[in-house]
Formats: sequence, structure tokens, C-alpha cells
Amino acid sequence: MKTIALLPAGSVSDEAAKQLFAGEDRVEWKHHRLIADVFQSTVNGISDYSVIPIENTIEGSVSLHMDWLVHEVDLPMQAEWVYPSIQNLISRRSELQNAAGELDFSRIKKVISHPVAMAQCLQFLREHMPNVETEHVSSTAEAVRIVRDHPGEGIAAIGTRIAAANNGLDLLATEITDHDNNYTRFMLVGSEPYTARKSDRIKTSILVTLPEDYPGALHQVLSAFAWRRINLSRIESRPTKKKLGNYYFYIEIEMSLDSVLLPAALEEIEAIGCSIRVLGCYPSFTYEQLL
Ligand SMILES: O=C(O)C(=O)C[C@]1(C(=O)O)C=C[C@@H](O)C=C1
Repeated sequence: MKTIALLPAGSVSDEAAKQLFAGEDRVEWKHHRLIADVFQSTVNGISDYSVIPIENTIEGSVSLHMDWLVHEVDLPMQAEWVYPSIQNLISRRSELQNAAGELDFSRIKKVISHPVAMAQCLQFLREHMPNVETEHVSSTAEAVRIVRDHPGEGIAAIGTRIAAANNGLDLLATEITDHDNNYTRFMLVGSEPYTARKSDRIKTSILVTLPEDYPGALHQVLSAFAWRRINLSRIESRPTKKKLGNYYFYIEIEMSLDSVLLPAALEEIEAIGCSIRVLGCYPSFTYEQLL
């Protein structure tokens, strides 16, 4: 039996996790309202894995989660996969329509959702409800639950079709994200390798801290990969939180640690005085691979 900690039923995380573990019959889901508890459940050994959203097509890096992985926990990355984040405007249609039975957006007083989901729909909100109050909550599923529990207050949520159905609410507008092909990248973190499915794309994520900031320091780090023709898929500077302007470099590498070239490149980077923390070496799945 594998125990998986994740955000609530009806969240995008919930749908994405069930896609990764589709067909696995020995899985126990542990839903948590807060992402901190999703992490903690695996840290405490109550769960084997946590499902963590780390990047979105529209909004980019989910900084809070990335920083949590770097600063708060030591949970190795064991798999990454991509899942579509389709957002919808959800409430009770009967409360928000005019005498002609048409939806009247002006009757919506507040829109609530997860900050990343809200950020994916800013143009929609500006176009239809330019002055509406917005509020961030811990997940899209929590936002829909709040709408369910507060009838008659003119509140709408941004969330999934499943969350609307689970709570007996209506889809006032569907697929409202500002750009099509809106995907979220999820990371499975925990102490055991993920082996349920195989991918020929293996990645390694590392954090590099420079010994000091000198001209060309980062160039030296990147050249250790470049001349070995090791492909990097993402580089992001993250604050060390120790001093303004002090950064880690989060680097995703399209190569396994089991290769010959990558350990040699890491050795070269350490030889110039950098410190390296390996965050994980893991299979990477596209959405199509999991269908
Ligand atoms: O709130 C949810 O539904 C989540 O799964 C969280 C989350 C996120 O943290 O980025 C995941 C994907 C969505 O695009 C929006 C929010």
C-alpha cells in the first residue's frame, strides 16, 4: 500500500495525482487543506509521498512550494509529470441570473481561489468583473467548498469541474484561463523511488550555491554542463533567505546521475568551490504518456 499526501479532493493536484497513479489499486489518499500539511505528512512518515505543484504555464514557478522543498524539508524528488489546469467559474447560477435568466456578473461580489489559479484568470476577471473583490485560499477545492457553505453571499470560486460537481454547484463559465494549453508541473516527493511507470526521460534537479559572487561565476558552472553537451531544462535563482541578493541556483538537468558525464560535471563545479545539493533524480512524464 502506498500512502499519498495531497491537496483536497477536487483540486487540480487531486486530479493530477490520480492520473499518475491510475491503475494502482493499493493507494491510500491523504487529503490536506494546506500544502504545509501535504509536505509534513511525508516528513512525519504518515505518507510515503507528497504531491507538490511546482510550476505552471502561465504563472511560472510556484515559489512557495519550491522554497519549501529547499528550506523546510529534505524530501527527494521521485517523479515529475504534467497535467492540464482547466479553470472554471463556479457558484450557484440561480443566485446570479437576471430576470431574463441570463448570468449577471455584476451580482458576483467576490471571487476566491488558490493564488496560482487566480493568476491564470486575471484577464477573464478584468473583462467580466473589473471591480470584483478577490481572495486567495489554500486550494481551488477549498474555494469551491467555501462557495457551497456560503449561499446568498454572491461568492464565486475558480476551480475544477469535479469540485463543482462534488459540491452541487454550477459552472458559470468554463475554461476561463487567460491562455490555452495551461499546464501545471507536479513533483512527487518522498524517500522511495517511484517505479509504477517508466519513462525514458530521466532528470536530475540540483541546487548550486556559488562560493562568492564574482564575474563569470555562473558561467563557470554552466560551462561544466555545456562542454559536455548536457542539456539543462530550467535554471532559476532562488533566494537563500540569508541576505538580500544571495541566491541558490536551482538547475534541472536532462540527464541521470547514473550517467558518466553528469557526476563528472558536478565534480568540476564543486572543484571551483560551489556547493551542490541534489534534490532528486527522477523520471519525467508528459501528460500524453499518462493517458
Ligand atoms: O488548488 C489546486 O487545485 C491545486 O492543485 C494547487 C495548484 C497550485 O498550487 O498551483 C495547482 C494547479 C493549479 O493550476 C492551481 C493551483
